Amino acid sequence: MNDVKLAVLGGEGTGKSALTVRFLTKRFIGEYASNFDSVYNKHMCLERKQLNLEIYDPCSQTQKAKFSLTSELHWADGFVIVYDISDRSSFAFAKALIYRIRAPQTSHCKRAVESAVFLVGNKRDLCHVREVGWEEGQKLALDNRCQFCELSAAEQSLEVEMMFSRIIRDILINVKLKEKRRPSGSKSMAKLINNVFGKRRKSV
Ligand SMILES: Nc1nc2c(ncn2[C@@H]2O[C@H](COP(=O)(O)OP(=O)(O)OP(=O)(O)O)[C@@H](O)[C@H]2O)c(=O)[nH]1
Repeated sequence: MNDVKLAVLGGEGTGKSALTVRFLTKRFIGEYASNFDSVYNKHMCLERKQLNLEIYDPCSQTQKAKFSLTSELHWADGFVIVYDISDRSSFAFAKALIYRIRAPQTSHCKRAVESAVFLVGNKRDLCHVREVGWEEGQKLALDNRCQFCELSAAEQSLEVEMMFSRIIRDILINVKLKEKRRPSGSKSMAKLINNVFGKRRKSV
């Protein structure tokens, strides 16, 4: 069983809970009690793999107080960064979060620098009052090795599901790559023994 830990971060009122609840229940609930952090658990099957998914949906109030994100950077395997396309300040906040995750000198966490990040422009149904262009979101994502989409948690259940599936798939690919790069304990021990005895045999 693979454990996948996902943190949904972004400015206040951007729709983090709406997206998370839409993914978990397929329903849109207009208002959420959001004065506490939540961690949701979901067992799911993706590409014939059983997963134990944990989604962290922080309360914006507590988030503001600890912008350092240190614990989230160490905890999460991937991040969904949400902004509201009708609110430019939420885009600036999303940008700061991405820089925080990607910058090795500030994140102090190599794992986070390499982790999967999905930038989401939410509230696409409000495009008549749009303040952030699609191209701006796309550029920010491209420049920082993130996936990107615009969607509406209010109106698009399938798109929300696809977005979460894509980031979970990316996380699983990252895990596989790391496993490939790191030789297993028994293999490296065999290599060590081989080196020692190989050298001795040569000198006899
Ligand atoms: N029009 C529209 N409204 C949305 C959408 N998603 C969320 N909302 C609304 O935006 C408001 C904030 O949504 P939340 O899901 O509570 O946002 P949040 O980021 O979790 O909020 P905090 O945790 O308080 O920062 C609510 O009134 C939602 O109904 C969307 O796609 N379209």
